[in-house]
Amino acid sequence: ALPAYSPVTDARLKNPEPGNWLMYRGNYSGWGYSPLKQINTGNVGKLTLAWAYSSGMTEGHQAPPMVNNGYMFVTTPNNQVIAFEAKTGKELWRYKKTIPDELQQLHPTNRGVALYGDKVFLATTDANLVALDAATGKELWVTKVADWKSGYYMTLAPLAAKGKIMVGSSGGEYGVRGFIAAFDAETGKEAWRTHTVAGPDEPGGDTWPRDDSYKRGGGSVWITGTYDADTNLAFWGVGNAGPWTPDSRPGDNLYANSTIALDVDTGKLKGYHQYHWNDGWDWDEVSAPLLIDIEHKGRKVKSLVHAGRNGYVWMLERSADKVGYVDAWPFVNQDVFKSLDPRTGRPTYNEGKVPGIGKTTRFCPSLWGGKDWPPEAYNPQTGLFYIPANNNLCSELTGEKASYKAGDLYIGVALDNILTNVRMTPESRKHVGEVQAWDLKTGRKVWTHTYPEMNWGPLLTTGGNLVFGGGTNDRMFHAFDATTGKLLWEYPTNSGVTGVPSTFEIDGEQYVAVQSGWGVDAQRMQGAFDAVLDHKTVVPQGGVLWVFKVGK
Ligand SMILES: O=C(O)c1cc(C(=O)O)c2c(n1)C(=O)C(=O)c1cc(C(=O)O)[nH]c1-2
Ligand SMILES: [Ca+2]
Repeated sequence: ALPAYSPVTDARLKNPEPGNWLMYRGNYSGWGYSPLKQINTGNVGKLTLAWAYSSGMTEGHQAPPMVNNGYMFVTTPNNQVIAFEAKTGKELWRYKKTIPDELQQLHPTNRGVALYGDKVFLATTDANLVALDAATGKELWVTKVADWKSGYYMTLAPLAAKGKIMVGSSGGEYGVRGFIAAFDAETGKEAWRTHTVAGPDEPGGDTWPRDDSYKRGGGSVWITGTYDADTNLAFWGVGNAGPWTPDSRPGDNLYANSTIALDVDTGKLKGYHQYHWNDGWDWDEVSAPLLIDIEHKGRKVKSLVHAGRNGYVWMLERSADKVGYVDAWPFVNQDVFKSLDPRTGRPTYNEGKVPGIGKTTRFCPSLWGGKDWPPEAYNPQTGLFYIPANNNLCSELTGEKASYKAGDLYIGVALDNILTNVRMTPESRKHVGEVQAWDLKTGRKVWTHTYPEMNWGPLLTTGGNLVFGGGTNDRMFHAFDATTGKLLWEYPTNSGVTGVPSTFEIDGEQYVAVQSGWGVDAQRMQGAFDAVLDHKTVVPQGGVLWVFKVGK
């Protein structure tokens, strides 16, 4: 039988027990790392099924199974949370928030719950934040975060710290004005809200035209932030500015395509770094940077590391009141940046590579970037930083004038064009998807595993010297040697794996868990590929949660 539910405290979140998976990436630093090593390079080949569960949903299953002392929580598309006894797979409860029928879900997915106290928190596609009782699934409160009728929707797992539940909103393709907001975990009352698009009277406001553009400027936030408890700063990645055509909003457009550092008590902006200015490629830089304290090229750095959708690895430096630039280098073929300012990291752009209204522009990487949302991972034992990348791929976009109507797409590129945007290079016909391992001390790549087509696989790395990840259109879930990149094990699941994997331990046994369920932009990229390559790849739909352990 299950023990009574153990409340998730700040102390536990700061220092998570190895046997549990209490948040989106396992720790506040965003590593996607577990020190567990019972499953290791020696026995991973014997990994077998412990139990599986069919979610009853189609579309993109992306959330990690979160585990707290025997209880497991997972979300699926359509705003559903399911709780299990993690050892047996017995369903404890199921919650589904009903959303209005008229709500078009552009990205019908959910990236997981936050656990805090005795509650479970869900951000919904109708832009509400919901608190549930962890033991029973009972709805405790629902707070409206933003108006879905104006294009706001939420897909991210919330971030919990110091009595607050923090979320951002999607809608970069609907003319929203992005923000991060914090809510009291007990009551659901809003504590603060900080816009990611600077207003006219705010610092950075002069990087937008002197009209209403900032009100529809995008800067959505749809991936969970990371957190430094020492400085009480949360680090968030901010998405693309809108509409996509950059000449419709001349200026740098702060804080789109940036990392911002916010004080968790007040929401005050304490620092930022904009990866690229006046974005025209839909390169949302929403993945929060990983907190890694490391020696880089002979210098000790309290770093923030981010594998950009813009195709560069960025190393920044964090302190209590500043985010500074350290170093950057490309991890995929990138033809847009001509050079980076060695002091600030600010890129200059190649002529002919900047999209605009009435222009057709070809650029690499594609609009999905060198890496879209699937998270990177960092293993402190190997010292390696792992990136799920898409290399060699390019896009061709034709810009047009966008007109704003609340709740409608506001992109400035025709939908047809987006669905057929992919341009294959000779290299991309050989391979696109990669899992890369980088030595952050030197900035050198240590190994690469290649896949024929795309990689949409979030990564998990462990003390057993392993890297796990799916992401391929052949339904496989893979395990690699974390040091060498050798493929050690793979398993054919029901569908394509775009779920964030997690690992945990119960009664002395280690498990690895992941959801399989292809959809959202992995499927759209496949469609764009198929259109160009003149073939049709069928990846079956339907979500299944897979839980593995080493067989006896
Ligand atoms: O600008 C936005 O608000 C926004 C939101 C989302 C989302 O919430 O999933 C995606 C994107 N943009 C996006 O550009 C993108 O490539 C993307 C891929 C996916 C996915 O789930 O596979 N979501 C999103
Ligand atoms: Ca976007």
